[in-house]
Amino acid sequence: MSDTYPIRPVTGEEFETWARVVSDTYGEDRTEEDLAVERSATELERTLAAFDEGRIIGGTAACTRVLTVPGAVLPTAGITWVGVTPTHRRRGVLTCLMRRQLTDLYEGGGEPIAALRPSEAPIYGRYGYGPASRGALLRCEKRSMAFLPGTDFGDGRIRLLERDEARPLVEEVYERVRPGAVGWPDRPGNCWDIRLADGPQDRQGATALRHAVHRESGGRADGYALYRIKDGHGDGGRAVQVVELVAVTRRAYAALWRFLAGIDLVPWIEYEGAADEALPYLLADPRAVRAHEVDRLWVRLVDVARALAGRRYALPLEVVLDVRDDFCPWNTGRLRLWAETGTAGCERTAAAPDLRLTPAELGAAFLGGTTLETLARAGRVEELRPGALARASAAFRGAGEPFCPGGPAFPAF
Ligand SMILES: CC(=O)SCCNC(=O)CCNC(=O)[C@H](O)C(C)(C)COP(=O)(O)OP(=O)(O)OC[C@H]1O[C@@H](n2cnc3c(N)ncnc32)[C@H](O)[C@@H]1OP(=O)(O)O
Repeated sequence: MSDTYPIRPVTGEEFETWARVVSDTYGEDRTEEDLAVERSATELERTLAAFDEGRIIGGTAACTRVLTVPGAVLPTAGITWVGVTPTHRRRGVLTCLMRRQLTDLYEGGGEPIAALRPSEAPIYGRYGYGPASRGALLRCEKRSMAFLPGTDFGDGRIRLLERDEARPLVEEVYERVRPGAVGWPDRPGNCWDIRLADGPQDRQGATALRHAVHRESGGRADGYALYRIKDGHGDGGRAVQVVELVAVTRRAYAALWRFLAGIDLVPWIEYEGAADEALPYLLADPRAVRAHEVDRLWVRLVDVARALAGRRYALPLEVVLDVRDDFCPWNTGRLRLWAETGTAGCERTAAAPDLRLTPAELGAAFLGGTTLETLARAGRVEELRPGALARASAAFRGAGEPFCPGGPAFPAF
């Protein structure tokens, strides 16, 4: 297949055509301005294009990122720009692109994990990605949002700032939270330009972006909410559309939600939060927050041994994994994973296996959200030594639900 459709990175001259072919598969048009921003964010040597008779028919790209994982911050290939033109779908082009991308990563000694946010959930499991973090689409009717008596809102202050004034404060707050927040990627290069972009296509009919910054009483910024007001044509009312809310302290978190709930003339709030978002527990009526769960970050262990040794575990652990990886055969074999407080290792072994599974299950459990026990109940993890599953499942589990901030419209990478 890769002979039928040769695959290679694109050159600077080819970037625009490549970007238009891929963005067209999302049903989007790109302006010259969009392409210039995207060009500056794209590492050309990490792009791939598939060609048919010299024409680009599909592509993908990897971004050099780090991701917070349980107990560590791990180099991660952020996978993006995935698309195959409609004239060439279902001929295996994506499969070839994915195989080449993962092989390049492994052989180049690159990041031990890859992560992406799929447009559709059935696409990436076959390539060994597993659903590792979830988001919750929250919708709250503001008149039902009575805060519990005694809620500590602190004595900080919230100010609405212009973008240029808000930006350094927002970036600083994000960076204070990120290293301890599992599932959060770094935002190098022009990621913040994209996050704070406010053109008509970013607004999608809503107002300009508002930047509410919370400062603690000492004056240091410790929280922010980025939001728009969305018109409610036909769907029951106008809404405060929170596109990102980050708080260093619980007081800043509570104060920002009280602020948002207090915006007049807008009866609803919408927000994509974490699967274990604290907001409902601030309220006398937690049902005022209606949640619809969605899968978000999918993780692929490119090099299973390096990846498993790269995170930390909730309990001391000693387990032999029998890994079968049909898509990336270098991972197939038995691995002994051990963990103690603050350290972990993983190496090949000939010992009898305790659990049998594939990288898709390890990817799903990697951030500590999806549990191995849940996957075993679905028949996807086989326990070969009694007791091994419960122990490994508990050790992989994180303190909270992993979350990838940014909301549905913001690319993770
Ligand atoms: C991280 C991101 O960027 S996510 C964005 C992904 N891109 C898009 O959604 C854009 C629109 N879609 C597309 O461009 C294409 O349909 C792609 C990229 C999803 C798939 O490309 P294709 O070249 O058609 O995939 P390919 O032929 O390799 O398919 C491999 C298998 O996946 C299946 N598959 C591919 N896409 C889908 C899908 N959307 N839903 C369900 N199954 C799918 C195929 O049926 C095939 O199954 P089989 O092996 O059992 O026959």
